[in-house]
Amino acid sequence: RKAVIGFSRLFMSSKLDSPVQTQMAVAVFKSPLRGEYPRNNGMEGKQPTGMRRVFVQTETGRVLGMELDRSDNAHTVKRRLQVALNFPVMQSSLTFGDVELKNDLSAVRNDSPLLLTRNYMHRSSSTPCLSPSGRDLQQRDRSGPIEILGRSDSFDVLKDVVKGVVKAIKLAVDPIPVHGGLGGAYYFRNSRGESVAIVKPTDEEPFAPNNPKGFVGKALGHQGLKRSVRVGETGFREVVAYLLDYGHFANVPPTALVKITHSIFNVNDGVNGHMSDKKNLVSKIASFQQFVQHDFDASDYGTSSFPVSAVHRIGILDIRIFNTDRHAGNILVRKLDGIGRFGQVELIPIDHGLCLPEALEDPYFEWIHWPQASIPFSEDELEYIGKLDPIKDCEMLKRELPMIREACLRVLILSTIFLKEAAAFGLCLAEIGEMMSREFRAREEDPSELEVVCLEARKLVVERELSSPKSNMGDAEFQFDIDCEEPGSDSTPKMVTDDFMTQEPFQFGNGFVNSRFPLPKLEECFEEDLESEEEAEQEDFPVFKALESIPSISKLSMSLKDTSLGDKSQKYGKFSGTKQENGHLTGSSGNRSANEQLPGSVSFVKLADMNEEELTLFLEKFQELLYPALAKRKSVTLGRKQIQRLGTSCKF
Ligand SMILES: Nc1ncnc2c1ncn2[C@@H]1O[C@H](COP(=O)(O)OP(=O)(O)OP(=O)(O)O)[C@@H](O)[C@H]1O
Repeated sequence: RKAVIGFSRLFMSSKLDSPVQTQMAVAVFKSPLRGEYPRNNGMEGKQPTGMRRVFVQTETGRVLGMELDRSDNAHTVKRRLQVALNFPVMQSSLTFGDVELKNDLSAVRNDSPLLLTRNYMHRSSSTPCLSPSGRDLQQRDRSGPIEILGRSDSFDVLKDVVKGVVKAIKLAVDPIPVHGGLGGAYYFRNSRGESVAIVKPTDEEPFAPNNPKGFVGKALGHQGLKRSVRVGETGFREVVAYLLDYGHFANVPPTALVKITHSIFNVNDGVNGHMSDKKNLVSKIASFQQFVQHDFDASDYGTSSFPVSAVHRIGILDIRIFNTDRHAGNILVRKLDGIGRFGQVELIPIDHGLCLPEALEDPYFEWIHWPQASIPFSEDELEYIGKLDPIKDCEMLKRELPMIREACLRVLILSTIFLKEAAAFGLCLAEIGEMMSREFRAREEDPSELEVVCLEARKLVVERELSSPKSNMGDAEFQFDIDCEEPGSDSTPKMVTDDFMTQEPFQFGNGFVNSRFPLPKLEECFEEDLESEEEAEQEDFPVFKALESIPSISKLSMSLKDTSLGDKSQKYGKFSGTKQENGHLTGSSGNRSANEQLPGSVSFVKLADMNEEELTLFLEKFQELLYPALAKRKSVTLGRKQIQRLGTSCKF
């Protein structure tokens, strides 16, 4: 039986044959984004042709809505922003997801959020910047109190909720701050005072400038709570989970990205991160999710009563979106009343802000040890999985959330391929989850089985590149390896960076593997502005174990071992103020600065640094190598079952 599903099966709906299918998988990233909305989107009559509305967010979270016309370019937009913000912004960068807007704005879609960041090499993230008074901004921004960003039909169900909330705001029914969690969140109510939506502003996320719970210290766009999820980018991920939950399969509550204005929101005083007492109207970009009545969350309720299908459906979603935060508190439980339904419950998955990391991470799946996860998938579930099409998913996400980063889409493609292959091979949810999860041994992380397959596939890609005639060129890049081997030299790899963007020296292990290939700037850089070289050296670095299996770079990794880069003991030592429970960061009282509290998870596999050709080859090799890995996992499970049977049949 040919158990490896080829791309022809994977992308059946696209009627593609390998290797063209793989090329199509990556071609999705190439299609240009046109800024204007198509004519049939219901926008006719609302905006003149060529006009677009965008929402510019400053690093400190302030938001300004503005109209762009066809003649606008990045320069004219900055000039207008300078006037509106009353602040010099000409040296700042205007970014839109991965794209820095240098001049042409055709990539910018209607209703897009843009980020305005300063271009300084060294700066303190706590320095106030671009913080005009709320009143100034409000006077210049004529958009309504709540504007849904995006035109997908999927958001229609939220329109009445939005209307109800706007009405309540006008009647002075105030939202209620949510006390749990690390980020700022608010229950917005209808005019009867009932909670109807939970709103989480992107600049109030953990470590974001306006976090109301003291977890501050990072600017928007910098590395966040999870290494591969930037501060300010959890909001659109909440929407991703909802948009990908076709047919309401997993029960993700309707969620949209909004621009929302209210005085309840938190604004910290820029210098110390203290909460400001003044309560002005302030606009935020936020996720807006329908409030769902519930009785418990999964940490308070006996999980044995959870329906198998509900657990499977949430698990299938979590695998697809590579959820790194499915702890029990993120599954709400509602008791179903009614005749014949005694004891029955419905599960509602929430909080998807840490899905689709920009590189593979250690996911967290609370359900992994629940008995339901070991029950084979039903026919319906297998059919749903079989129909998943990651190319279409990416196209849809690019259309609805144009700021989404390509790195995230690549993770989506990889995890969807993995899910489809594994389910078709006969693996159950628990086995698939286990293959994605890392093992911790003596406080060190080993790459997951999935990551090992990826590392091997990357190795084959590198070997192919080295053996191709092209490999004799690129001397400049080759120099990189040589430089790193010289004794006493700075072995921290430096990559091409923008003026103010400094490549994180603890960059992903596999980033080095690919040092021969030209690296796209924005995709490569976590825009971490390290305040000083000293601080850079104090950062935690990845375990270079993965590199050692790759002969061409083994020398580099060995030399790194002798430096602080290779000292694993440093990796965890500095996080004494924080502990991770069940993969969930719990805050400690006292010092809550981001630099001390960020957990030091390792990134073994990164996908963003491959060009299209390499990605195509990588995905092909990945699929080839997956089959033996799946077979191995199956045999491990069978072995375990035999031991268990033996254990129960043996009477001592
Ligand atoms: N759609 C929803 N309907 C009802 N209640 C919700 C909804 N979403 C979240 N909540 C409630 O709000 C609380 C905080 O939400 P959530 O966990 O999403 O925020 P968070 O700040 O990201 O939290 P954490 O730091 O724990 O990840 C949840 O524990 C839950 O009780």
